[in-house]
Amino acid sequence: MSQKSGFIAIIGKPNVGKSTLINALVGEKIAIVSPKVQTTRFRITGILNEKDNQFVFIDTPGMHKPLHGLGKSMDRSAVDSLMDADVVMYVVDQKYKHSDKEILERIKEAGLPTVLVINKIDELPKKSDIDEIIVSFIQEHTFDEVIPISAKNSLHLTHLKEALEKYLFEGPFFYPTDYVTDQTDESRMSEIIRERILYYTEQEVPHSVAVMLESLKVNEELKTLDVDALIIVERDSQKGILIGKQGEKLKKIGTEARKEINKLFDLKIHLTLWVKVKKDWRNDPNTISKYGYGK
Ligand SMILES: Nc1nc2c(ncn2[C@@H]2O[C@H](COP(=O)(O)OP(=O)(O)OP(=O)(O)O)[C@@H](O)[C@H]2O)c(=O)[nH]1
Repeated sequence: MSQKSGFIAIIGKPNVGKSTLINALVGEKIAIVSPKVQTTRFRITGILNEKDNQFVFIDTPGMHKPLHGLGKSMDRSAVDSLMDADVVMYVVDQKYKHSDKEILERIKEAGLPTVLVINKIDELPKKSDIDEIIVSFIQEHTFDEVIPISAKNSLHLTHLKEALEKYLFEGPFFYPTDYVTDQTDESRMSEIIRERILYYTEQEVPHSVAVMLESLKVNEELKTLDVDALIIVERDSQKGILIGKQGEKLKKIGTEARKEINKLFDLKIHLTLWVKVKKDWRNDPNTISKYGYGK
């Protein structure tokens, strides 16, 4: 049999479970997940090789009305992913709302086959609740396929992959078969640190944070990788919140991030976190791209 591959854009509003879905499909943590909206800031590719198929999933920031420069760059990144895609998964977790209209129109303009993915069905008490969501969407838009799933419980993912397989193209694979993502290890590490920050902070702090790795050095003596990471916040008060009483919170974030990174990369790291204030960085295009969130 000949090889087939394709790019699949994962589009949806914030918090519908796009990152959870890409992780479940690829079988490894590619994208960080949190209960906070707008966790994903840039496009992330997750690669799944199965039989003669290579699925290249593109996770995108949730589409929303941008309020600042970083938000605009996140929205652009979702739209751009449509240009590269062969097929789109439109992920939802509730009935059609007027706010879906604009996103679906952009997808329609791209002229791509579209699969409506109803996520979080584990949360719905009755089967008729799923039907109601489906009906609300198909009344408004024509989809090529409709698949209800639970990304969290890996429910119906085989069915979803079978549906997507139809839209792959014959030809050589885009990535070597041992690749799971096109992100650098550095980017994955800083994202894991950001994920821990999202868990331990509230309100505006999670959205005001950027993480950058300052240095990575192999310690030959201890056989560890020494990593220094810089956490950037917008205000002094946020710095205080992040550090916590006697440095407790920052310590917790550091310990948990280190454990996660150790698991993912199968190496021992020694992680040191630093916190710096850079006022209003989310509105400064240079800073946005310096921290890896621009194009
Ligand atoms: N019950 C349930 N919760 C889910 C499911 N999939 C995702 N979630 C939860 O929904 C929340 C958001 O998940 P994410 O994967 O970060 O959502 P996202 O769409 O990538 O979010 P943004 O990055 O904000 O665009 C998390 O708390 C997940 O655990 C699911 O199938 N069932």
